[in-house]
Amino acid sequence: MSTDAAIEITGLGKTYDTGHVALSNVSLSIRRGEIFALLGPNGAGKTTLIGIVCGIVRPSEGRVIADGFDIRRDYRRARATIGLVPQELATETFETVWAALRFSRGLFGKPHDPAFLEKLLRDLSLWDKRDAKIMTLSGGMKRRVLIAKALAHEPRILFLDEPTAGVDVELRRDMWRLVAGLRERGVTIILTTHYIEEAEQMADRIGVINHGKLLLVEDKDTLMRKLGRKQLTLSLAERMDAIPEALADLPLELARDGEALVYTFDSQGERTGIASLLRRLQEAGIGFRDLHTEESSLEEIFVNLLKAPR
Ligand SMILES: Nc1ncnc2c1ncn2[C@@H]1O[C@H](COP(=O)(O)OP(=O)(O)OP(=O)(O)O)[C@@H](O)[C@H]1O
Repeated sequence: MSTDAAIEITGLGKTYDTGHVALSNVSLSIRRGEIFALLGPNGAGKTTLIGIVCGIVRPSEGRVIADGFDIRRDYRRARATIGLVPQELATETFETVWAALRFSRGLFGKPHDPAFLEKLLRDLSLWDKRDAKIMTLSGGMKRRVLIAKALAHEPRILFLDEPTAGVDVELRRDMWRLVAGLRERGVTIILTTHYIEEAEQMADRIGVINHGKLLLVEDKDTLMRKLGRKQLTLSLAERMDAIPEALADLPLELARDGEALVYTFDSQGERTGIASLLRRLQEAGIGFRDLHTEESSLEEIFVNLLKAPR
């Protein structure tokens, strides 16, 4: 095992009792201190994967090492390094916020540390609610409690399962601030999402999962560059019914009912071909009123990947 891996997953598979194969031969190495986004549509297997790493779901095959500890053979030590912010809210409890945090911390054998818990609660704007019973809190506040609970034992690895689904803007902002702070302290963060925007903004690396298979793992920037295409849209001075023969060899498409020409080019290519495109348009007597370029987003990349045959 490489020493810089926070989590090393090898040949992981999960077949539920129903016979449903939720994960199939997943191998993945999460680097220490990175923010890794696991991107996939509903039912892709993200929660199952997290469940296995956190000891909630039993794998059918494969191995997981968390912070150097095998999650099956050395479960308690492995689990103590991990914080999990789950998707589901199991927070209908009479406990106070403070007691819940204290308990979560103690559960992993960490000594009580009021100063640390106070800081955590303040960071999550929960300090005023410390003596409130969790069940009396609003949905957003309960969500904050879940995050605080996950962090109460100072884990070195944090899982966020769909962290911003149904979350208001303020909490999202607080959460990303917190995540940035954790990352600065060297905490490894793994988040699952089907919001591409989230992965695009936050992650260092992205893994795409679908039908229980890991389709790719790539540095975010490399992924965007490798698969990214740019498009140049030219608004035509005069409507066009078809692309003239003289330009048939170019990657051009007619758009907006013949009022625009769209030229697709490789954004990482040394030569975009735009200069020669413009020259040839001029030679063909085609005028345009306006032009703009657009970079394909991770969203399009993602959609195209999922369209690929299984
Ligand atoms: N306990 C279970 N028994 C049988 N099938 C299950 C069980 N838990 C999950 N599944 C199935 O396994 C597949 C993967 O589910 P999982 O929750 O891991 O997906 P996900 O990527 O987290 O999706 P979502 O974004 O909707 O949470 C789904 O088809 C789901 O129906």
